[in-house]
Amino acid sequence: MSTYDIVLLDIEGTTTPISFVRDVLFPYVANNAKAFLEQRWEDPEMQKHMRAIAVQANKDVEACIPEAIPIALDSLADPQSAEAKRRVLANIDWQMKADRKIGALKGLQGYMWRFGYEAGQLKGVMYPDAVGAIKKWVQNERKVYIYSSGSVEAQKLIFGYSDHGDLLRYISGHYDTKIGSKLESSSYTTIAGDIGVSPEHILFVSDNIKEILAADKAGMQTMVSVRPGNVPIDTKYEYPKSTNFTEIPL
Ligand SMILES: CSCCC(=O)C(=O)COP(=O)(O)O
Ligand SMILES: [Mg+2]
Repeated sequence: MSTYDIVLLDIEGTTTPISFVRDVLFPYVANNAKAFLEQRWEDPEMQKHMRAIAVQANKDVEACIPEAIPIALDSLADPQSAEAKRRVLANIDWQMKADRKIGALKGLQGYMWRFGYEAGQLKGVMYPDAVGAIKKWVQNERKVYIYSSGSVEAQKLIFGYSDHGDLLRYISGHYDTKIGSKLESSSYTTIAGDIGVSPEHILFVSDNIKEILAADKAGMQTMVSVRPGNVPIDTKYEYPKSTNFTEIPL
């Protein structure tokens, strides 16, 4: 591995156990979605997220995705529309069950988690060695950025309300799928351009081999995160792997 100036980190399966996302964050949304719709239907931010869900749902219907349920955009303006609420809830439900990494769903999740973190019901779980490595990188003048399918808001919450305190001061910037899919090499090229370095000066760490392949294609250095509960990586891939980030050479 060559030296690098920038570290670009995935979250789920990398800085944070998959179990926290699956067993705590996602159930928070599933269990509270109905109450959020009832209580916050007219909140402009909630309306923005529901419109995004509706636009995506209508695209999914056009793309003949079998689970997709159309949502008329003007039905969202009516706070009494039980049918619109039922359709939004059904869309959230199937997308969550499929763990879709779709911007509209991720935006709504981040918005809902904000209330959970602010109320002290949620605390972001970090692997201690990931926190140690992030601090060490920053002390050694490396910059740390995040690239996750979770929305930028969700990323700031998990680091800001972490079980290791507020870690946001260690993070130089955040990217979500607004910049592009994590499976496309062009997204990594765009991120490198946005940071202002060439891709080979960036080390990207992720649990997802398809993301590693895309970042590698863009010319980034890569490290596969191997954590309990992560999807095992086929042995045919010879990328460097790490089970403990304090071992990653500076
Ligand atoms: C940002 S915390 C929420 C995690 C999440 O919703 C998610 O999809 C994580 O995906 P990642 O790209 O970090 O594996
Ligand atoms: Mg991940």
